[in-house]
Amino acid sequence: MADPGGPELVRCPVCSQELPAGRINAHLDGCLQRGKRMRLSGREEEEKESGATIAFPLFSKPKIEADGARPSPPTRGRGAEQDDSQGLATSCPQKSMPEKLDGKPLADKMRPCGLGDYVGQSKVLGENTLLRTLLHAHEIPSVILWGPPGCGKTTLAHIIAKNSKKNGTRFVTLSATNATTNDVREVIKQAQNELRLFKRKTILFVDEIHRFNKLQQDTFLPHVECGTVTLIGATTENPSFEINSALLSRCRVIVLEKLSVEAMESILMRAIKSLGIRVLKQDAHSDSEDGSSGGGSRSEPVVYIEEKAISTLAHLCDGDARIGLNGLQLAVQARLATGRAPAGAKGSLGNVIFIQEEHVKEGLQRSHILYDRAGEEHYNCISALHKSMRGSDENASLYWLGRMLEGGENPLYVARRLVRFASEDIGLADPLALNQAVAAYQGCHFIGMPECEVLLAQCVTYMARAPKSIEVYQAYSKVKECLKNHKGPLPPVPLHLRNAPTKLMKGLGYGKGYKYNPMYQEPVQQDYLPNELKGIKFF
Ligand SMILES: Nc1ncnc2c1ncn2[C@@H]1O[C@H](COP(=O)(O)OP(=O)(O)OP(=O)(O)O)[C@@H](O)[C@H]1O
Ligand SMILES: [Zn+2]
Repeated sequence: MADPGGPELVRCPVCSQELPAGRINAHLDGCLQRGKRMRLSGREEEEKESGATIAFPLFSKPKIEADGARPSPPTRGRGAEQDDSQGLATSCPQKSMPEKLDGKPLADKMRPCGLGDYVGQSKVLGENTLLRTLLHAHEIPSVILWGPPGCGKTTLAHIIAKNSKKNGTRFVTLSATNATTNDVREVIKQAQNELRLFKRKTILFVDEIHRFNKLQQDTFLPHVECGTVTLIGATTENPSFEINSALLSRCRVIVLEKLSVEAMESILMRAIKSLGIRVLKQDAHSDSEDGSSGGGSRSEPVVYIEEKAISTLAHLCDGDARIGLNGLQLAVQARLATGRAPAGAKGSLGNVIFIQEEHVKEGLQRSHILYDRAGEEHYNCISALHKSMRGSDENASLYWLGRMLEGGENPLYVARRLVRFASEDIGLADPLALNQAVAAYQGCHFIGMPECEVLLAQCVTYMARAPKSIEVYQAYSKVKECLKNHKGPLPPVPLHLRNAPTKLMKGLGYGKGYKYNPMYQEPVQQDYLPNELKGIKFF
């Protein structure tokens, strides 16, 4: 967000004092506390996207707009760090590199403000796509953004909101992980007031919308329908399973894809440039010509990053830009702390720092156990977990669970596997295992990470300790085999086993000769399989 001219002055909506944009939020907090104004629980401020409001002047919070007789003045972020984001996105030569890396995570500072810097997702945002057309027309329908972590859902929501600035639209953020039904009601109430009194529309961004329960989803349903709020929901889970169908039918689902390696490289390059890091080409041992403006003052180190390191990072972060950018940040910070090259190394001065592939890997490992959620590792680890439980090794089972969860695996993915395991490997040896697994799945669904980790740990331990039986699993496999190998048309259902709800069917002999078991004292002699299969055994 380039800011032409001097510091922007904004008016406090509470006391009408004019202040530099950077200070408005700190001021407002004090001002509002004194006045005890209508204030949402403040939860949205703690949500994962703590920097959500940073680079976007229009992202005023509901508490601010509660006062506004006019469209709220632009408000900026909440902390001193917000200046970083402003500076960083436009490259900030007067700041030293450690200063640029300080404060908020690099991923937040690099959040694109406009479509220009938004990388990838061309299927939904390319020329002539619906979303692009609507953006041009400043007409935003309610949408659900569905995509893997770190692919740009939140960012896109912000861009959409920014785009609606022209109509003075408000943008309110809730995170379904911690917002209550009351928070939702509050937002709706304010939206209704704004619409009635000032003709201002409200965009409500709900992060992780699949975490909202039915009641919460129902709360905003009618208001989405009548247009009081435009809903932008973000979810990593398949909306058809996780979102109430009435709500789903009122929203367009936009599917975002995991970022490609190329897309990741360009996101990383943008960060590298804005940090003033120079790229060291593979072949030539000289810095690239891509215009990075390295270290400012003489005492400041000049930082180089190998091309190879960038591509490794782009490969390892599994399409998650947050992991990629924060991995880069850690690598740079670690090298700044320890990595001054000895004078003369690679023909350089002592004040030069090289970031190589191994440093990047270290950086990633620290922020994120190397774990590829979609590829090899994902399947290897779940398989190791399954086999350890099957082998009743509780230690190993718990270890593999930890590897996955700490690596960022979706807890519901693990929980689904446990449900399957409870039946496939434990079965009737302990039918309660299935209850345990389904309960664990539900629990994970309600509370999400990190709280749900202990549920999974409990369930995994239960599964490992439980007696095992594959009796049912095997029997059912035989049934499938039997059906698959059957030659010719499948035998008809014996007439006596058919239900005869109509006269016609009765006339056709349906149900004829059927012996209703409760009517008999003795065990009933009766065939339940087609004649052709008489005597077949699956158990
Ligand atoms: N398509 C993109 N183009 C440029 N930068 C991106 C893109 N996607 C993500 N980023 C970067 O990654 C950071 C995290 O992205 P964002 O918060 O939008 O992901 P998300 O899909 O909402 O993830 P989550 O599901 O984990 O909340 C952003 O702050 C931004 O710096
Ligand atoms: Zn004030």
